[in-house]
Amino acid sequence: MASLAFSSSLLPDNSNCLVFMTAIAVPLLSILVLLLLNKNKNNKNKTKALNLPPGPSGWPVVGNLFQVARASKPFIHYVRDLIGIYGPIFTLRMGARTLIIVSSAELAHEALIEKGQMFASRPAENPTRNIFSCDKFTVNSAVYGPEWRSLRRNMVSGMLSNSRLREFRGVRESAMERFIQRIRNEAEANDGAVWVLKNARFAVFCILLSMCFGVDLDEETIIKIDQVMKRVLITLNPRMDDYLPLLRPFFSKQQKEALVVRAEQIQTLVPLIDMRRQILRSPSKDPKAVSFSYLDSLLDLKVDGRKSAPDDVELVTLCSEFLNGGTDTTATAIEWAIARLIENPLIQTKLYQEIVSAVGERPVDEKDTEKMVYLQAFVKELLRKHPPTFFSLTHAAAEPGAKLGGYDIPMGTNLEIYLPTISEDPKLWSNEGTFDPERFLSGGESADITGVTGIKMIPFGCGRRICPGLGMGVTHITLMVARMVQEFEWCVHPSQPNLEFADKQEFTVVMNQALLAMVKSRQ
Ligand code: HEM
Repeated sequence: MASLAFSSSLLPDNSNCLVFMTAIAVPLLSILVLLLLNKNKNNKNKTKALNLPPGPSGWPVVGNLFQVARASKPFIHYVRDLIGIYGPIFTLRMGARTLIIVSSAELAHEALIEKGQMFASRPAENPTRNIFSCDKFTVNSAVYGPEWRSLRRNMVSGMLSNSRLREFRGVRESAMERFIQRIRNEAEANDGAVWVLKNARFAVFCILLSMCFGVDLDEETIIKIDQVMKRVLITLNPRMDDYLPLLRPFFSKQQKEALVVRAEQIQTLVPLIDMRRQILRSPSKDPKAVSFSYLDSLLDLKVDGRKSAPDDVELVTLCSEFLNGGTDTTATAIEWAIARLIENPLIQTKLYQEIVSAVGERPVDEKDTEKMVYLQAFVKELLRKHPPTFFSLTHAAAEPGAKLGGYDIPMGTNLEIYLPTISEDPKLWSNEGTFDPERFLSGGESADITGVTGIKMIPFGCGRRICPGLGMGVTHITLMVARMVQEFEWCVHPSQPNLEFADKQEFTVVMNQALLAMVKSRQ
């Protein structure tokens, strides 16, 4: 899906949609509609018996594509309108794809917990995504089965378990030092002004690179790798032919470009894999290299149902998944966090006081943050009010005959869980629209972020496919917020006097206007 960088489905980005629709697609599609009316009639007969959730009526063949393209608002906002009309479960037909969108805690619970096994799979990928995922050989895209289980088990025990996470404390601490220094340098060069998302993104990317490849890289190389990874994400954005495969011949140029980007990704990451292999052969070669990396766990990995360990191209894919999963999601949360601190100086002061009374002058570390109740409440409220992605990754029924909310969910349809309506449901939350960390403090509200004891907010999804990076994501967000507040006072920049909390969909749901903040050093 478009919302999470590495995801498997195809949620649209309407701006591309609209340009394409008006320029080429309308005349072309009119012909196709006529040609395919007959075929569609047959399909309709086949699906007549199905009791699908309600939804806007669409055209033959293209379904609701025109409505979505002409909605003149981002898909994440258009969906909210449709929820108002059709309720917590509805159907959208996007050409050849059928999307079923679920937006309430009850239905999310039914899909992901009660019928967790039934809806634990992923739908088919488009050809571009198949290239980048090595035919669904990643944790996030694999269909529910032995291959997924092997890959996921390895990612969790190999890298994301609490004990592994602790081993990388040193990496995070030195990354935090560099992060703070970068902010200081940028502020000094720009009269105190700092771009928040860009800096947070870079800091997280550095940590993940080090955890992933276990090699020490200079800044220039990191920037180059980051640029390639961004090009990959852009290439994975859904295209019109993903919904209307008949249009594929018109997209051969884009398909060739995708292959070029894939080759570039392989050329960029394979040298890092080779570097790590050399370090493992003779550890004294790079004294700065960490003792363990995610890549190490993949090199000889036995995957159920496969005869051999992943080859280099598959390693590139699996490592890219690791980098993509945790970078934009975490950095997005940091941008919203700083915006909320600028908007609420009192919250910022409370955070600062908690840090100072816990650690005094020395840099706050992640062990300290575990005891900081106000900081924990702030991070939880942040993820409630600003889930970094509005949709979980796309789920799909693993078997025929699946039902949800009493409706049929045929195999092959995309089951999308819309997250913000859950964490802002007035039936579940008091003053749901207000940003207020205090709600989680003693005697106030509570929420299990994993969804195990009940669903009220699930920014990491829940059930079998819950984000395996939950612990790492929360650790990174908490530590970064703590360090940023300890070192600097964050204030409004004169060019953005009226901080707006409008959002837009990029790889994640970021601030509509990228946040430029003023910092004052506290030292
Ligand atoms: C704030 C940070 C993060 C957020 C908000 C987030 C959110 C999510 C969400 C909503 C899902 C979809 C769950 C579902 O399909 O129901 C997911 C899946 C996933 N995430 Fe994260 N994530 C974050 C950090 C990370 C990190 C740090 C990593 C790894 C380095 C990671 C790796 C993954 C993977 C591999 C999956 C697919 C799981 C599967 O299909 O079994 N994420 N994440």
